[in-house]
Formats: sequence, structure tokens, C-alpha cells
Amino acid sequence: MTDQGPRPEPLLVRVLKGERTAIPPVWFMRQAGRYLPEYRALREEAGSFLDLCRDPTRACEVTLQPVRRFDLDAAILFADILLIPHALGQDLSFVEGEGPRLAPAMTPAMLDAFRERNVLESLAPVFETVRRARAALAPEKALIGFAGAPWTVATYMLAGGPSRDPSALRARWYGERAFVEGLIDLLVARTADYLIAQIDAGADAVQLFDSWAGGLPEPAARALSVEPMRAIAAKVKAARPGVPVIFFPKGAGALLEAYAALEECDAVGLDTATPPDWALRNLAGCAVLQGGLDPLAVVAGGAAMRAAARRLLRAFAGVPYVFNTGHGLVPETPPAHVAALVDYLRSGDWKDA
Ligand SMILES: Cc1c2[nH]c(c1CCC(=O)O)Cc1[nH]c(c(CCC(=O)O)c1C)Cc1[nH]c(c(CCC(=O)O)c1C)Cc1[nH]c(c(C)c1CCC(=O)O)C2
Repeated sequence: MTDQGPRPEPLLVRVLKGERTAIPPVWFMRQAGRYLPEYRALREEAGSFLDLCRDPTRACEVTLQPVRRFDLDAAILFADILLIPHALGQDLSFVEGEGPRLAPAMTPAMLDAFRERNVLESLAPVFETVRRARAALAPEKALIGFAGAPWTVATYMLAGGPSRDPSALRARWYGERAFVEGLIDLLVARTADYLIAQIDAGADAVQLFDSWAGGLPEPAARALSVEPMRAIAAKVKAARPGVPVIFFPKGAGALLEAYAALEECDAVGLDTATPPDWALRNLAGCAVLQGGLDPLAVVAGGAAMRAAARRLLRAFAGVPYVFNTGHGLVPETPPAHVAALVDYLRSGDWKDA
């Protein structure tokens, strides 16, 4: 085989490293999934959601589906943040209409057994999905790897059943601090290894999802979210320099400044509640900005969707920005609205007064 030299950097990676572009790169959280008929068809074939995540042929196909349909700038690996607790030894199931269940609920006695588990071995199908997806994607498209941040993953592990508000579990940090911190430390170590293995398999950038970062009082937020995410990114960067790390601490509010200021944080994901002007003033000098669009505006479509997109695109026109939603696309999203949104972004019409 002839040496074709290094692959050119995908647009998304260039922007995550600080390049500003006239038209921002675009991808969406939960861009693969239930709103797409081609996903639902494969999902039915695969059996359980967990089986689908661990089937490299089908998981690769699901990873590529939204990029094919909408010509997005990036694919995100199709997997789930709860594959780590599953690999550590908890049973994972998805209760229809309720959400994920990890059982049995985590206890201090389980921590020692979990430390012995070789998670990378049982996550091997995920790395195979990454390899196949990278090989199938055009060179200018980025492949994003991801993991849950320790606090969000820990809340699911501690709940042991579907919970609408896992953040209520922060009481455990006050009452059982050594146990909770022991669990967080274990997750920091395993999550860093997991992301490094995704990068080795072909991921061009990685995102840490801290979906339950909101509502933590400052000392707890720093101990349970900011510092564990920093520690993971530091390990990833020491092992694989140059691969951008995106932090998405949903609901972090004014504390977003603490994440953005970290040397290890290349980009921060904005949730739907973050005011664009505030983000521009307080975050843009430290980190690349991503997201912010209300996924419900994409459900609505039309002029309302364009106005919501325009507001963000104009606010962030002078800084490196990755266009995305402020949380995952919801199952009610009409795929035609996603296509119209990408067209609107690429048309540049939002620049006109
Ligand atoms: C908290 C969390 C989870 N998973 C994830 C998070 C963090 C982001 C967030 O806050 O949404 C992250 C995730 N989950 C999934 C992806 C794949 C990539 C993508 O963004 O397209 C990613 C990045 C697939 C999925 N993960 C899940 C689905 C739906 C599964 C199905 O087909 O039934 C998909 C496509 C299941 C899942 N997985 C999880 C929940 C709460 C659920 C149930 C939610 C629901 O039922 O809507 C845990």
C-alpha cells in the first residue's frame, strides 16, 4: 500500500482547536436514534438496545445514518454512557417508557469487585464500531467518541433503577463521602482508559456528558464534576496529545466558567438555558463554544426554528463555534426539520439583517 500521508484534519477538529469559520461545523447530540425511521428498523432487528450497542455492524450503520441523511460534519459513535457500569459488572436494561435501569444498586461492598474488572475487554465491540465507522467516513468528516462524566454515571449506578432526578443522590456525597469519592475515582480511571481506546480506534475528538451536573452546590460541583472531568481530560491529553476534549456539564450555569477555564477543556457545550451573550463574554475567551439550540425548536421547525438558530449563529459569528443543540434531539423530531436546519446553516442566510 502506498503511503498517502496523514489525513487532513476534519473541519470540526480544526474549529475545536480554535479556528473560526464563516459557516460553523454542525452535528447534533442524539443525532442517531428513535426519530429516524432507518434507526427504528435496525433497532427492531437487533433485539435489545444493549445488543445493538454491542453489535459493531449495526452500531456502525446507526453511527453513519444521520451523516448520510443530513451531510453533517461529524458522526458520534453510537453507544451509551451506561456501557461502563455494565462493563464494571452491573446489569443494564431499558424499561420501556421509564428509562435505563442498572441493578443491583451500587454499594460500598461492590466497589472492590468492580476495581478488578477488565472493562476494556468487555468494551471491545465498541472499539470495533469506532474502527469501522472511521474507515467508512469521508476524511473531512469527524468521528466523535464519548463517555459519561463520572458524576452522571455514578448517579445511575447509585440509583439502581430508573430515576427522573438522579441529582437527588447528591445527599450521598454529604453522608457517605468516602464511598462516593471512591466510586468517582474508579470512574475517572476507567473512563480515561475507555476514551484513549476510542481514540486509538479512530475517534478524532471526544465529548464528556455530565447530564446531571446541574443543581450541585459549588463545593460538590467542583469535587464531583469539574475535577473528575478535568482529571479524565488530563489523562487523555497526556496519552494522546492533540485530540480535542469537549466538556458538556448540562445545567452548570455560572459554573461553566470553571470548566471553560481549565487548560484541559478545549470546548464547552452550552445547554438551552445558557444566555449566548453571557457565554460570549465569560467563556469564549477560554474555550470553543458548542451548541445551545433548543431541540424543541427543531421539533417546531419553520420560522421559529430559523429564528432560534439565527440568534446563536449571529451571537457567535466572531468566535470559533460548533453548531449543535443544547441537549439531545427528541424522538418527536421530524427528520425533514433537521435537513431544513442544516440547509439554513449552510446557506448563510442568517447573516442577512
Ligand atoms: C444520560 C445519558 C444516557 N445516554 C447518554 C446520556 C448523556 C446525554 C443525555 O443526557 O441525553 C448519551 C448517549 N446515548 C446515546 C448516544 C449515541 C450517540 C448520539 O448522540 O446520537 C449518546 C451520546 C444513544 C441512546 N441511548 C438511549 C437511546 C434510546 C434507546 C432506544 O432505542 O430505545 C439512544 C438512541 C437510551 C438511554 N440512555 C440513557 C438514557 C437516559 C436513555 C433513555 C432515554 C430515552 O429512553 O429517551 C443514558
